[in-house]
Amino acid sequence: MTAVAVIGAAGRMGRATVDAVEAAGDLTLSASIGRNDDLVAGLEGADVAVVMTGPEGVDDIVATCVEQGVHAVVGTTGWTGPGLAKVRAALEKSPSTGVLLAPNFALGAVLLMRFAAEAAKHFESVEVVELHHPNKADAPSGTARHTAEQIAAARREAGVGPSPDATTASLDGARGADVEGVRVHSVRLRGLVAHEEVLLGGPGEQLTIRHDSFDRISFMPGVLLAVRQIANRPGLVQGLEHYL
Ligand SMILES: NC(=O)c1ccc[n+]([C@@H]2O[C@H](COP(=O)([O-])OP(=O)(O)OC[C@H]3O[C@@H](n4cnc5c(N)ncnc54)[C@H](O)[C@@H]3O)[C@@H](O)[C@H]2O)c1
Ligand SMILES: O=C(O)C1=N[C@H](C(=O)O)CCC1
Repeated sequence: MTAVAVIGAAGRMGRATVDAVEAAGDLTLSASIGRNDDLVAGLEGADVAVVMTGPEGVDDIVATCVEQGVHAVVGTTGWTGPGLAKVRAALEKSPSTGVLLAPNFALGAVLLMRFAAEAAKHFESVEVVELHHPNKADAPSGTARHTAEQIAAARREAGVGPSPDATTASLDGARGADVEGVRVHSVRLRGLVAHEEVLLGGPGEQLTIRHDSFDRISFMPGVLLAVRQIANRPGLVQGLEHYL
Protein backbone atom coordinates (compact mmCIF):
# COMPACT_ATOMS: atom_id res chain seq x y z
CA MET A 1 0.00 0.00 0.00
CA THR A 2 1.27 3.48 -0.85
CA ALA A 3 0.62 6.00 1.93
CA VAL A 4 -0.55 9.37 0.63
CA ALA A 5 -0.71 12.71 2.46
CA VAL A 6 -2.93 15.37 0.85
CA ILE A 7 -1.80 18.96 1.46
CA GLY A 8 -4.51 21.58 0.94
CA ALA A 9 -7.02 18.87 1.78
CA ALA A 10 -9.86 21.28 2.61
CA GLY A 11 -9.81 22.97 -0.80
CA ARG A 12 -11.74 22.09 -3.96
CA MET A 13 -8.94 19.94 -5.44
CA GLY A 14 -7.83 18.67 -2.03
CA ARG A 15 -11.30 17.28 -1.25
CA ALA A 16 -11.53 15.56 -4.64
CA THR A 17 -8.05 14.06 -4.08
CA VAL A 18 -8.92 12.75 -0.60
CA ASP A 19 -12.02 11.05 -2.06
CA ALA A 20 -10.01 9.54 -4.94
CA VAL A 21 -7.26 8.22 -2.64
CA GLU A 22 -9.82 6.75 -0.22
CA ALA A 23 -11.58 5.00 -3.11
CA ALA A 24 -8.35 3.47 -4.49
CA GLY A 25 -7.70 -0.07 -3.26
CA ASP A 26 -3.90 0.21 -3.49
CA LEU A 27 -3.54 3.57 -1.66
CA THR A 28 -4.08 4.62 1.90
CA LEU A 29 -4.69 8.18 3.12
CA SER A 30 -2.04 8.86 5.77
CA ALA A 31 -2.93 12.52 6.41
CA SER A 32 -5.24 15.36 5.34
CA ILE A 33 -3.18 18.49 5.89
CA GLY A 34 -4.72 21.97 6.08
CA ARG A 35 -3.33 25.51 6.37
CA ASN A 36 -2.87 25.42 10.17
CA ASP A 37 -1.53 21.89 10.50
CA ASP A 38 2.06 20.90 11.29
CA LEU A 39 3.44 19.88 7.89
CA VAL A 40 6.40 17.82 9.08
CA ALA A 41 4.22 15.86 11.53
CA GLY A 42 1.62 15.33 8.80
CA LEU A 43 4.22 13.90 6.43
CA GLU A 44 5.27 11.23 8.91
CA GLY A 45 4.63 7.79 7.39
CA ALA A 46 3.74 9.18 3.96
CA ASP A 47 5.33 7.83 0.78
CA VAL A 48 3.80 10.47 -1.48
CA ALA A 49 2.34 13.93 -0.84
CA VAL A 50 -0.23 15.42 -3.18
CA VAL A 51 0.06 19.22 -3.00
CA MET A 52 -3.11 21.13 -3.89
CA THR A 53 -2.66 24.38 -1.95
CA GLY A 54 -2.78 27.90 -3.37
CA PRO A 55 0.44 29.33 -4.80
CA GLU A 56 1.55 31.22 -1.67
CA GLY A 57 4.32 29.34 0.14
CA VAL A 58 4.00 26.24 -2.03
CA ASP A 59 7.74 26.28 -2.79
CA ASP A 60 8.46 25.82 0.94
CA ILE A 61 5.86 23.06 1.18
CA VAL A 62 7.38 21.13 -1.73
CA ALA A 63 10.92 21.67 -0.43
CA THR A 64 9.83 20.34 2.99
CA CYS A 65 8.34 17.22 1.36
CA VAL A 66 11.66 16.60 -0.41
CA GLU A 67 13.66 17.20 2.79
CA GLN A 68 11.47 14.60 4.51
CA GLY A 69 12.09 12.13 1.65
CA VAL A 70 8.43 12.22 0.57
CA HIS A 71 7.73 12.29 -3.18
CA ALA A 72 5.59 15.28 -4.18
CA VAL A 73 2.85 15.32 -6.82
CA VAL A 74 2.11 19.02 -7.20
CA GLY A 75 -1.04 20.42 -8.81
CA THR A 76 -0.66 23.97 -7.52
CA THR A 77 -0.17 26.53 -10.30
CA GLY A 78 0.89 30.19 -10.36
CA TRP A 79 4.43 29.88 -8.99
CA THR A 80 7.62 29.85 -11.03
CA GLY A 81 11.21 31.14 -10.97
CA PRO A 82 12.72 31.59 -7.52
CA GLY A 83 10.32 29.08 -5.93
CA LEU A 84 11.47 26.43 -8.32
CA ALA A 85 15.11 27.13 -7.43
CA LYS A 86 14.28 26.27 -3.80
CA VAL A 87 12.82 22.93 -4.89
CA ARG A 88 15.83 22.16 -7.11
CA ALA A 89 18.18 22.92 -4.19
CA ALA A 90 16.25 20.52 -1.93
CA LEU A 91 16.36 17.82 -4.63
CA GLU A 92 20.13 18.14 -4.93
CA LYS A 93 20.38 16.94 -1.33
CA SER A 94 17.77 14.20 -1.83
CA PRO A 95 18.25 13.01 -5.44
CA SER A 96 16.20 9.84 -5.09
CA THR A 97 13.04 11.81 -4.29
CA GLY A 98 10.59 12.68 -7.08
CA VAL A 99 8.73 15.94 -7.68
CA LEU A 100 6.11 16.19 -10.42
CA LEU A 101 4.76 19.65 -11.24
CA ALA A 102 1.64 19.09 -13.33
CA PRO A 103 -0.38 22.17 -14.29
CA ASN A 104 -3.18 19.90 -15.47
CA PHE A 105 -3.94 16.30 -14.52
CA ALA A 106 -6.78 15.85 -17.04
CA LEU A 107 -5.79 13.47 -19.82
CA GLY A 108 -7.71 15.56 -22.36
CA ALA A 109 -5.81 18.71 -21.41
CA VAL A 110 -2.47 16.91 -21.76
CA LEU A 111 -3.54 15.72 -25.23
CA LEU A 112 -4.75 19.24 -26.13
CA MET A 113 -1.26 20.57 -25.40
CA ARG A 114 0.35 17.88 -27.55
CA PHE A 115 -2.07 18.42 -30.46
CA ALA A 116 -1.71 22.23 -30.21
CA ALA A 117 2.09 22.07 -30.37
CA GLU A 118 1.85 19.87 -33.46
CA ALA A 119 -0.76 22.06 -35.19
CA ALA A 120 1.04 25.31 -34.36
CA LYS A 121 3.89 24.34 -36.71
CA HIS A 122 1.46 24.51 -39.65
CA PHE A 123 -0.51 27.74 -39.03
CA GLU A 124 0.51 31.38 -39.34
CA SER A 125 -1.43 32.54 -36.26
CA VAL A 126 -1.99 30.98 -32.86
CA GLU A 127 -3.52 32.32 -29.63
CA VAL A 128 -4.59 30.62 -26.39
CA VAL A 129 -7.78 31.36 -24.43
CA GLU A 130 -8.22 29.89 -20.95
CA LEU A 131 -11.56 30.11 -19.14
CA HIS A 132 -11.98 29.35 -15.44
CA HIS A 133 -14.23 29.76 -12.39
CA PRO A 134 -13.93 33.21 -10.75
CA ASN A 135 -12.37 31.86 -7.50
CA LYS A 136 -9.14 30.98 -9.29
CA ALA A 137 -6.13 32.73 -7.70
CA ASP A 138 -3.75 32.94 -10.64
CA ALA A 139 -3.67 34.08 -14.27
CA PRO A 140 -2.79 32.96 -16.78
CA SER A 141 -3.63 29.41 -15.79
CA GLY A 142 -0.69 27.05 -15.39
CA THR A 143 -2.12 25.00 -18.24
CA ALA A 144 -2.27 27.99 -20.60
CA ARG A 145 1.30 28.96 -19.76
CA HIS A 146 2.49 25.37 -20.33
CA THR A 147 0.49 25.19 -23.58
CA ALA A 148 1.98 28.44 -24.87
CA GLU A 149 5.50 27.32 -23.93
CA GLN A 150 5.06 24.05 -25.82
CA ILE A 151 3.61 25.88 -28.84
CA ALA A 152 6.49 28.38 -28.81
CA ALA A 153 9.09 25.59 -28.62
CA ALA A 154 7.46 23.67 -31.51
CA ARG A 155 7.32 26.80 -33.69
CA ARG A 156 10.93 27.71 -32.90
CA GLU A 157 12.08 24.21 -33.80
CA ALA A 158 10.06 24.27 -37.05
CA GLY A 159 11.33 27.74 -37.96
CA VAL A 160 7.85 29.34 -37.86
CA GLY A 161 7.89 33.11 -37.28
CA PRO A 162 5.74 35.11 -34.87
CA SER A 163 1.96 35.32 -35.39
CA PRO A 164 1.18 38.35 -37.58
CA ASP A 165 -0.23 41.30 -35.59
CA ALA A 166 -0.41 44.91 -36.78
CA THR A 167 -2.50 46.06 -33.79
CA THR A 168 -1.47 48.80 -31.37
CA ALA A 169 -3.50 48.23 -28.18
CA SER A 170 -5.07 51.42 -26.80
CA LEU A 171 -5.67 49.78 -23.39
CA ASP A 172 -3.18 47.67 -21.41
CA GLY A 173 -4.12 44.00 -21.51
CA ALA A 174 -6.33 44.25 -24.59
CA ARG A 175 -4.15 41.72 -26.41
CA GLY A 176 -3.69 39.42 -23.43
CA ALA A 177 -0.40 38.24 -21.93
CA ASP A 178 2.68 37.41 -23.97
CA VAL A 179 4.11 33.97 -23.15
CA GLU A 180 7.23 33.43 -25.28
CA GLY A 181 5.56 35.33 -28.15
CA VAL A 182 2.20 33.51 -27.84
CA ARG A 183 -0.83 35.60 -26.76
CA VAL A 184 -2.76 34.14 -23.81
CA HIS A 185 -6.20 35.46 -22.76
CA SER A 186 -7.79 34.71 -19.37
CA VAL A 187 -11.58 34.63 -18.81
CA ARG A 188 -13.10 34.27 -15.30
CA LEU A 189 -16.79 33.38 -15.32
CA ARG A 190 -19.25 32.01 -12.74
CA GLY A 191 -20.39 28.56 -13.74
CA LEU A 192 -17.11 27.49 -15.34
CA VAL A 193 -14.64 24.93 -13.97
CA ALA A 194 -11.55 24.74 -16.27
CA HIS A 195 -11.53 25.19 -20.04
CA GLU A 196 -9.00 26.02 -22.72
CA GLU A 197 -9.07 26.80 -26.43
CA VAL A 198 -6.19 27.07 -28.83
CA LEU A 199 -7.12 29.09 -31.92
CA LEU A 200 -5.01 28.52 -35.02
CA GLY A 201 -5.44 30.58 -38.17
CA GLY A 202 -4.20 30.29 -41.74
CA PRO A 203 -5.33 31.88 -45.01
CA GLY A 204 -9.07 31.11 -45.32
CA GLU A 205 -9.23 28.61 -42.44
CA GLN A 206 -9.29 28.20 -38.67
CA LEU A 207 -8.64 25.21 -36.44
CA THR A 208 -9.92 25.32 -32.85
CA ILE A 209 -8.70 22.79 -30.29
CA ARG A 210 -10.73 22.86 -27.07
CA HIS A 211 -10.75 20.98 -23.79
CA ASP A 212 -13.37 21.24 -21.03
CA SER A 213 -13.17 20.00 -17.46
CA PHE A 214 -16.79 20.12 -16.27
CA ASP A 215 -15.98 18.51 -12.92
CA ARG A 216 -12.82 18.16 -10.79
CA ILE A 217 -13.26 14.39 -11.04
CA SER A 218 -11.62 14.84 -14.49
CA PHE A 219 -8.26 15.48 -12.79
CA MET A 220 -8.28 12.39 -10.57
CA PRO A 221 -7.12 9.63 -12.97
CA GLY A 222 -4.03 11.75 -13.67
CA VAL A 223 -3.41 12.41 -9.97
CA LEU A 224 -3.63 8.68 -9.17
CA LEU A 225 -1.41 7.77 -12.11
CA ALA A 226 1.22 10.20 -10.82
CA VAL A 227 0.96 8.93 -7.24
CA ARG A 228 1.48 5.35 -8.45
CA GLN A 229 4.45 6.18 -10.69
CA ILE A 230 6.40 8.90 -8.88
CA ALA A 231 8.61 6.55 -6.84
CA ASN A 232 10.18 5.44 -10.13
CA ARG A 233 10.74 9.03 -11.34
CA PRO A 234 13.37 10.72 -9.16
CA GLY A 235 14.18 14.41 -9.66
CA LEU A 236 12.05 17.23 -11.06
CA VAL A 237 9.56 16.53 -13.85
CA GLN A 238 7.36 19.27 -15.30
CA GLY A 239 4.17 18.11 -17.01
CA LEU A 240 2.11 14.92 -16.76
CA GLU A 241 2.90 14.22 -20.44
CA HIS A 242 6.25 12.78 -19.28
CA TYR A 243 4.37 10.12 -17.28
CA LEU A 244 2.12 8.98 -20.15
N1 LIG B 1 -2.99 20.49 -11.80
C1 LIG B 1 -4.32 20.42 -11.98
O1 LIG B 1 -4.85 19.57 -12.70
C2 LIG B 1 -5.18 21.41 -11.25
C3 LIG B 1 -6.56 21.36 -11.36
C4 LIG B 1 -7.30 22.27 -10.62
C5 LIG B 1 -6.67 23.20 -9.83
N2 LIG B 1 -5.31 23.24 -9.80
C6 LIG B 1 -4.57 24.15 -8.94
O2 LIG B 1 -4.63 23.62 -7.63
C7 LIG B 1 -4.55 24.68 -6.68
C8 LIG B 1 -5.71 24.57 -5.71
O3 LIG B 1 -6.91 24.83 -6.39
P1 LIG B 1 -8.31 24.80 -5.59
O4 LIG B 1 -9.35 25.19 -6.57
O5 LIG B 1 -8.42 23.51 -4.88
O6 LIG B 1 -8.06 25.97 -4.54
P2 LIG B 1 -8.74 26.15 -3.10
O7 LIG B 1 -8.55 27.59 -2.75
O8 LIG B 1 -10.13 25.59 -3.11
O9 LIG B 1 -7.88 25.22 -2.14
C9 LIG B 1 -6.61 25.52 -1.67
C10 LIG B 1 -6.52 24.97 -0.26
O10 LIG B 1 -5.18 25.02 0.17
C11 LIG B 1 -5.18 25.41 1.52
N3 LIG B 1 -3.85 25.91 1.88
C12 LIG B 1 -3.30 27.10 1.60
N4 LIG B 1 -2.06 27.19 2.13
C13 LIG B 1 -1.85 26.01 2.74
C14 LIG B 1 -0.75 25.47 3.48
N5 LIG B 1 0.35 26.17 3.68
N6 LIG B 1 -0.85 24.22 3.96
C15 LIG B 1 -1.96 23.48 3.77
N7 LIG B 1 -3.04 23.93 3.09
C16 LIG B 1 -2.98 25.18 2.59
C17 LIG B 1 -6.27 26.45 1.61
O11 LIG B 1 -6.66 26.68 2.95
C18 LIG B 1 -7.34 25.78 0.76
O12 LIG B 1 -8.11 24.91 1.54
C19 LIG B 1 -4.53 25.97 -7.50
O13 LIG B 1 -3.21 26.40 -7.65
C20 LIG B 1 -5.09 25.55 -8.84
O14 LIG B 1 -4.65 26.36 -9.90
C21 LIG B 1 -4.56 22.37 -10.49
O1 LIG C 1 -9.29 25.50 -11.12
C1 LIG C 1 -8.11 25.81 -11.30
O2 LIG C 1 -7.54 26.70 -10.63
C2 LIG C 1 -7.33 25.09 -12.34
N1 LIG C 1 -6.06 25.34 -12.43
C3 LIG C 1 -5.14 24.69 -13.28
C4 LIG C 1 -4.38 25.69 -14.12
O3 LIG C 1 -4.08 26.79 -13.64
O4 LIG C 1 -4.07 25.37 -15.25
C5 LIG C 1 -5.73 23.56 -14.08
C6 LIG C 1 -7.15 23.70 -14.38
C7 LIG C 1 -7.98 24.09 -13.17
